Amino acid sequence: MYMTSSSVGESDQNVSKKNAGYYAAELVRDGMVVGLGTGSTVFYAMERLAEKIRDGMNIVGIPTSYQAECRAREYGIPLATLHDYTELDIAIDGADQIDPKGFLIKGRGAAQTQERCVAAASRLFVVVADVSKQTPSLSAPVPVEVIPSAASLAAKMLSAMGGTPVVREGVKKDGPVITDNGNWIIDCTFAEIPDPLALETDINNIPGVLSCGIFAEFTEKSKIVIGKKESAEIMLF
Ligand SMILES: O=C(CO)[C@H](O)[C@H](O)COP(=O)(O)O
Repeated sequence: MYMTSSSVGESDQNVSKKNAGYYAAELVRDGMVVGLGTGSTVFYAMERLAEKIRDGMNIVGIPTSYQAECRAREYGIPLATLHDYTELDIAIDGADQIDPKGFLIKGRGAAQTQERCVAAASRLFVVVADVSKQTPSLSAPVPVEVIPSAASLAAKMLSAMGGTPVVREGVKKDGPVITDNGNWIIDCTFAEIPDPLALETDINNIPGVLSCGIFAEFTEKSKIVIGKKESAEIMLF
């Protein structure tokens, strides 16, 4: 169990995210190379890592997106890339849904391709999420990063797999969301996902697709930290 002091006015969900993020930061040791995921929960982990760096801890962070890179720079976390390190000690990343077997849907931040690369390179994959992310089964739309010229082909193949694909539109711009890699995101809804690992493999094999947001392949090296209002704890499965 790990508890943080919360500020007055913080929402229960933010306090839960902070508890998860701070717990994960305690798993990081001096000298480690640390994958830095994307999203508000990981940013709490970065906040705590920044405190530890100010207290003398040495780490190097590998960001998974421009958003993560910018936040890490604000916090003064030394950064490198996957060109510098192809083996990481630990990666800390968020999730949008977590099923009872520890399978995930990620990618609301459209960063799942770099998140997957960093997770693949890491010895330990630490997932941080508030309790609302735990679901009986995976049901959220699956984000799929695709090169723009292959979007219609990918959408057709996703439909053939039983999905309902929709190209994600920008909130602050007209037209499709453009990922950090210059691609599009298709959000694909499935009525059910009975075998997440098989669907992950099938989608990732579509020509032109870089990566989808189902993360089932890393479960064996995962630690899932669930943040609640009072504390954070490791999810058992
Ligand atoms: O997968 C992600 C980004 O691609 C995020 O980790 C996921 O969306 C969770 O975000 P948050 O911690 O803000 O709830």
